[in-house]
Amino acid sequence: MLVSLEGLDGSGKTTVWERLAERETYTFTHEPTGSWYGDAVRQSIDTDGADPLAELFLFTADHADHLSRVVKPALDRGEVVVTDRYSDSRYAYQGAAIEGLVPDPVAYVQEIHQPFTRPPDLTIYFEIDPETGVERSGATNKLEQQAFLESVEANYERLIDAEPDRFVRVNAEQPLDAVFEAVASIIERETAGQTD
Ligand SMILES: Nc1ncnc2c1ncn2[C@@H]1O[C@H](COP(=O)(O)OP(=O)(O)O)[C@@H](O)[C@H]1O
Ligand SMILES: Cc1cn([C@H]2C[C@H](O)[C@@H](COP(=O)(O)OP(=O)(O)O)O2)c(=O)[nH]c1=O
Repeated sequence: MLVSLEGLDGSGKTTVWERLAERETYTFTHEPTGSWYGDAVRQSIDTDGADPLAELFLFTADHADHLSRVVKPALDRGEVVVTDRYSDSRYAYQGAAIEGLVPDPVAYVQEIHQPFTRPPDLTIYFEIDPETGVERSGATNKLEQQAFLESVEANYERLIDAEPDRFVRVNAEQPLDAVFEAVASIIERETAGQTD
């Protein structure tokens, strides 16, 4: 079973993911990954003026490698995989970043993935106000600015509207312990009795 954690920067995904890894025996992974593809992605997002379409394809290359090297083999072994960000991050973030360059950016990014990706079985959406996200994350790169995060949030809402059964919302403005327990219990409930 494949579980993704999604939300705006500063919503607490990574903190919760790290705490889950201390307590649970799931397979933990993330995007951007630690591979050289992930290094290329991080180099691009730290570059002001980097071409947004080029950046989309770097993120997508990192995803393709992550899928074939880590995610699919773990799922084939029957493991529960918990990933800090996954394909919805591309639909929401690059959907916002390439606005104006193609007619329907979110649909375009989804179409690029559709033939090869493996959608999550469950996606936990860490819901947070963009302003709080910017405050928490400290806006260290161009993807963490408030106006941009408002577009990203609108894209996430569109994705949730399209697939309400896949997404579970968690109020990420609560104290960390409450967010963590909510996420842990959702995953426990959804994975009970499942092996893939
Ligand atoms: N529920 C919470 N309440 C207050 N601060 C939080 C909460 N969750 C995370 N933080 C803090 O916000 C910052 C960003 O958290 P992080 O887990 O890196 O978010 P993300 O991975 O979603 O960008 C960190 O300093 C973290 O300690
Ligand atoms: C995976 C992914 C991340 N991002 C963005 C979100 C973050 O601003 C940045 C780095 O991701 P990440 O290191 O996961 O940041 P965070 O701690 O907020 O989870 O890259 C995309 O724009 N598209 C993507 O496909």
